[in-house]
Amino acid sequence: MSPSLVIEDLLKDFGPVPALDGRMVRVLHGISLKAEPGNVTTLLGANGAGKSTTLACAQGLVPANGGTVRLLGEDPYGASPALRSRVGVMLQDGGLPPSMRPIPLLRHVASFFQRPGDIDGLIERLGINEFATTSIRRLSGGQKQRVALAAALAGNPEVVFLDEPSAGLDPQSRQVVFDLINELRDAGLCIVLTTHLMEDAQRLSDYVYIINDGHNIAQGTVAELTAHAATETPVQAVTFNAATSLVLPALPEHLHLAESTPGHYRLDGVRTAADLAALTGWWSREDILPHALTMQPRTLEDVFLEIAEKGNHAN
Ligand SMILES: Nc1ncnc2c1ncn2[C@@H]1O[C@H](COP(=O)(O)OP(=O)(O)OP(=O)(O)O)[C@@H](O)[C@H]1O
Repeated sequence: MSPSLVIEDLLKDFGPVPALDGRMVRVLHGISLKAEPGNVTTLLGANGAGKSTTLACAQGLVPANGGTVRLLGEDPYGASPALRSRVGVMLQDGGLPPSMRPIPLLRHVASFFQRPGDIDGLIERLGINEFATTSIRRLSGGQKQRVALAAALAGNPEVVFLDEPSAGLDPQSRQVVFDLINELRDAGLCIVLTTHLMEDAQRLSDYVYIINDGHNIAQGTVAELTAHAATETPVQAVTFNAATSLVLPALPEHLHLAESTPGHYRLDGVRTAADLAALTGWWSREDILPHALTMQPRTLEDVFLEIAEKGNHAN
């Protein structure tokens, strides 16, 4: 199946910026990505990384300054209404008319489409009945998010862009939104979302692009990104009791042993199978049994922080 969205070497400039003597400022420096139908593709990055700008170009809201964007085979900037009707967009700030009430708004949005989605189903599913008589202006952040998501889906889109879909949601609503996103994916929609929340990215994504300062810095499935050699799996600090002033064996340099209180030891930096082999041999000779030794699978957060740290050292 061909990708619904293909972005290649995307450049985006903003400006002129008065604080920079009227110069333009480049915020996307060659972003490339693909998003397939039946997949959740996530743009993950810190605040200001360029996620929303990438989405704005992908949706055709702003023109690119270089590179190419193809959404369902067309350039989305200035695209035909036919293309727009196949795409749903949930913006970060909602973009909803403040004086309307949620249900008339959703019915109104659905009326623009030839093949609208199941509005009643979405209202029920997203608990919008609970605040049906409140105008958009007075809704809480999480309630607005739910209406914005329903509005994005009102036209039964093939591609849906979700900018920070779980922002402001309580745990229950978050679960409802996650379940809905999973169902839409299973129904074959191409879902492109942005988040700076590692946990959301880890739970939802089929494929993740990590973006930093307008550059692609890593990409892969969650499994690929987190499956670096098991040797990089961090192990939590190991503690054990032993005789005071234990004579330490020659441990690898990156292991740090400290006697925190007399007879109580703490070992940091255990990472590799070889570390464990060195330690267990020593423990066996000294008849030491650690209190606990826990292997932590790498999370996207570990990957992200490592990459960001490497980037900082490189600068
Ligand atoms: N209209 C604009 N004019 C000037 N600079 C802009 C404009 N829009 C965005 N930027 C800048 O572009 C950079 C990327 O912003 P963008 O909103 O794409 O980041 P983001 O990754 O979505 O961040 P967040 O997670 O905070 O939403 C930021 O430095 C931002 O200040």
